[in-house]
Amino acid sequence: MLVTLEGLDGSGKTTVWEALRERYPEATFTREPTDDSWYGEAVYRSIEDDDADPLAELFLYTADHADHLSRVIEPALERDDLVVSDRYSDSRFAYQGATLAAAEGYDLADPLEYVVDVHRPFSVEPDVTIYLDLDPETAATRAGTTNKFERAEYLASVRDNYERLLERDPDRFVRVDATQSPDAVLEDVSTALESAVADSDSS
Ligand SMILES: Nc1ncnc2c1ncn2[C@@H]1O[C@H](COP(=O)(O)OP(=O)(O)OP(=O)(O)O)[C@@H](O)[C@H]1O
Ligand SMILES: Cc1cn([C@H]2C[C@H](O)[C@@H](COP(=O)(O)O)O2)c(=O)[nH]c1=O
Repeated sequence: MLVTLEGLDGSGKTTVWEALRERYPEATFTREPTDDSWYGEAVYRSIEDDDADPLAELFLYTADHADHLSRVIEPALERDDLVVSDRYSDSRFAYQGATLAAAEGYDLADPLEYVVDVHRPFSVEPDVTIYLDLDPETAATRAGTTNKFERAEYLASVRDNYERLLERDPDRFVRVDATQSPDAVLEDVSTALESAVADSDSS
């Protein structure tokens, strides 16, 4: 079963992911951008480049995703592992959808749908996506505003895109209030995860 953690920068995904890793030692824990491939390295270079071309950046992230799928995710799912990924394709739909919407020179009717369509032929949809919901101002403050994505104004449009994704796929997403204390967030995430695992065991 593939479970993904999504949310704005600073929403607490990595904090939760690290705690879950201790609770589920048998599971496969992974992340995007990847931190063990040259594709991931290229993505991190692009994150630090304020002038990166938006379309080139989308395809760097997507290349990293394709490699992540074939190298990590699909083999783990074939072994029937529980797979927990800190960010996955919804990050691209929300973030690169927002970046392309703000960019000049692209004639895209709906940038979010464009990014979804790029993934459709090859990607694997998560079984459950836990969305850590946080306002953009708190998210930017927690994240430290260290790169171009960690700015409240940009994160507001990313959050709008996440809302669209939740609306179009309510059965896949579980919303967790990320303004709560770290312990309360972890509790809600654990409840959602346990129920997803129980459902998948009984089906
Ligand atoms: N529920 C919480 N309440 C307050 N602070 C939190 C909470 N969860 C995490 N933090 C703090 O917020 C900061 C960002 O947390 P974390 O790295 O887990 O977020 P993230 O969603 O993984 O961010 P990014 O996407 O930027 O990597 C850290 O300093 C962390 O200690
Ligand atoms: C996977 C992915 C990530 N991003 C952005 C979101 C963050 O600002 C950075 C790095 O992610 P991290 O969780 O903070 O390490 O990249 C993105 O724009 N699109 C994506 O697909």
